[in-house]
Amino acid sequence: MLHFADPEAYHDIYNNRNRWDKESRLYKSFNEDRSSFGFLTYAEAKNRKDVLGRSFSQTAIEGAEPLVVKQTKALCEAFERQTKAGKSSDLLYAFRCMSMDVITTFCFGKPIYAVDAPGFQAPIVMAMDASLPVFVGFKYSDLFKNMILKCPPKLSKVLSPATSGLVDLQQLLLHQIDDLTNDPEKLKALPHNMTIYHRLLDADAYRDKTTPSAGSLYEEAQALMFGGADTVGNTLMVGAYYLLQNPEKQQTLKKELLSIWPSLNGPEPRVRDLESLPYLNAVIKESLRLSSGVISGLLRVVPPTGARIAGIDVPPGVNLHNLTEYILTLMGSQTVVSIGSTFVHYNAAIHPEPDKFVPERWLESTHLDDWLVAFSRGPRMCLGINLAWAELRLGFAHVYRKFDLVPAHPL
Ligand code: HEM
Repeated sequence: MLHFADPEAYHDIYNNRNRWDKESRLYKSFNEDRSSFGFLTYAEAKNRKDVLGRSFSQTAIEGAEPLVVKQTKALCEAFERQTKAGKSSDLLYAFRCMSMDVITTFCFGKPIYAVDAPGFQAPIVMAMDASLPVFVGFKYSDLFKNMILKCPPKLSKVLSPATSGLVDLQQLLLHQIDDLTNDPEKLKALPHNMTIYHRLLDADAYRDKTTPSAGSLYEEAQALMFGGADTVGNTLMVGAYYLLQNPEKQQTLKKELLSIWPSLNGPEPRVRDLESLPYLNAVIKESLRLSSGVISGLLRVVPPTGARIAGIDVPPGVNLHNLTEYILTLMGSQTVVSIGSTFVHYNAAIHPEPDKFVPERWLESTHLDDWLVAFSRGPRMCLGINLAWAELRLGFAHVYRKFDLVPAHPL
């Protein structure tokens, strides 16, 4: 297993020419094997992403904008209630509640109103946090994984009360999927027709006219929940942290927002209007850079032809002159490669003074975008990038236009 530090390696590993498999031990540990995220091979992932990708296209997300606006406003109303009650708000959980509300409403047609939970301590968001350490165990022991996953929900809630919010949402999704696969007519009863099920249960959308099994749909729903909620929430929180530390940058952002949204009683800007605000977009890019998206290496298997990465020839896992390695080949050994996004985002040659929050760096150079890799690159890059950008633009715009944030405690 090779981990690279040279940023050039990022584009050598993750690019549209490469159709490399994801590495199995890491990716199987999430138990989402039959989802766009969990499929190991390019072909399986493409098959699914060709269908599901239409739910997340630029046009689809424009259509979903009113839903995202509604959740963003619900967050601002919750902030107002906290302020009126003389309470501070925990921004990490507040933003995660909002992004979770977007996913459950848009993807599943099942709003859960997480932002309305007292102190933003929504059971699902707290439970997702509490459930994360278990995945490390899943990576190294199938026995442990099966034991936990096959545990009846009631018992699992007794054994691990901290994760019961997750069990509840999983049960809700399982029942929904069961209902919809048994009777697709029930799709019509969902509050809108943009859910992932409208797309995934349409047999005509597939080359072989076969829709995914209920198990695969459930794993897809899980993948979207885990992939789409924390990531957006964390980026909003990291941005807030730095804007609180740099009040003058918060004011620059507000001034720009005021220029297109002078009165809160007047017309609200659409996402399309926000796309043209240079400072807002620079703040978002800088927040994505510093939060880095997924920070661990995204493991890929070097193909049988080998690869050249950051100027180094990397063989596909074997050196036939070496007996031990030859035996390992017979056992299916592989060369696995990766580079974590932080090695790009915190590289001082690309981003001078990388630990500093400097949105201005994105205004000075457009080629810098090549070195923003929070959503990864290539055929396995983020499926939800358009939704994420819409949430980030609306989230930053509404929050900083409506409020002047100050830290409740010294930062
Ligand atoms: C700031 C927000 C986000 C960031 C930084 C982010 C980042 C990433 C990254 C780095 C990957 C590659 C993972 C890998 O190679 O294993 C990825 C994949 C993925 N993301 Fe996102 N993501 C974000 C938001 C979202 C949203 C909102 C959704 C959908 C609701 C989503 C759905 C997915 C899916 C389905 C994949 C798997 C794609 C594949 O394996 O081919 N993400 N994301």
